[in-house]
Amino acid sequence: MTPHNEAKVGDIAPNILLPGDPLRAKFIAENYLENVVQYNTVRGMLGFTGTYKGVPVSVQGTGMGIPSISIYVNELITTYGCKNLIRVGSAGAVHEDIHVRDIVLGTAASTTSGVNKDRFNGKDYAAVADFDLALAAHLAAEKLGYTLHKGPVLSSDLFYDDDPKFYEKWAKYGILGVEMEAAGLYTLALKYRVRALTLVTISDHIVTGESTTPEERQNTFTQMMEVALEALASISGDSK
Ligand SMILES: O=P(O)(O)O[C@H]1O[C@H](CO)[C@@H](O)[C@H]1O
Ligand SMILES: O=c1cc[nH]c(=O)[nH]1
Repeated sequence: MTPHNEAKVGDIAPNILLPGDPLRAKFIAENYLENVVQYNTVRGMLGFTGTYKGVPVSVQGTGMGIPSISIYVNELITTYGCKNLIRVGSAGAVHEDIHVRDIVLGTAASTTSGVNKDRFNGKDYAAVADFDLALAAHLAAEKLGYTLHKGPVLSSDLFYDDDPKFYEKWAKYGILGVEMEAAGLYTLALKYRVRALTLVTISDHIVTGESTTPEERQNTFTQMMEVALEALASISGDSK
């Protein structure tokens, strides 16, 4: 048990999916896992364990932003022994050739957050995805016939930025999408020598204004979920 998770050690699988939205966690558990047990309700941040194609898999909501995901990921790794962690999130697109409902694999995460500035005394830190987990997702997507855009994302602290053009320089420097957690996840995974990856489905387009409904963000994005589950199943039993 931790301050934020009532699971007992052993209740959570080494392979875990991490949506920001706890109701997306419920959707994944109900639609993709077998023999599901709900292990957490603390703060409504639902967590479930079941099996996917016979492989134990958990799915845990993380909330929004780096401070929130950092709490859950710290506890998942250090108390519960999670080894392969895939965030399955939503993001805003900043390039016209990336569209709503496309999937982005975040190879690295820049951030506007102060978290790593604090940690590294104002110096920059390169928060990157795990190569083996990224390769597993790439191969899973190929097998399923789904397209993944691969490149860096921006983990922003602001969902509502005062500057409507804030994304322009990030886009110019190669950022594919804006979300709010990947840099926190990657930093902690690198610290604790476990694997982490972020997959995001584009929920809205920051340039064109195209968007999805809250219901779609909770219950669809199924291609991303399938890629993540297949990647975990293929890498299961193998850890750093
Ligand atoms: O859909 P999730 O996984 O929560 O991800 C995105 O959506 C939230 C903002 O609406 C932030 O958490 C952002 O990263
Ligand atoms: O963090 C997010 C998620 C979706 N869309 C955005 O613009 N930002």
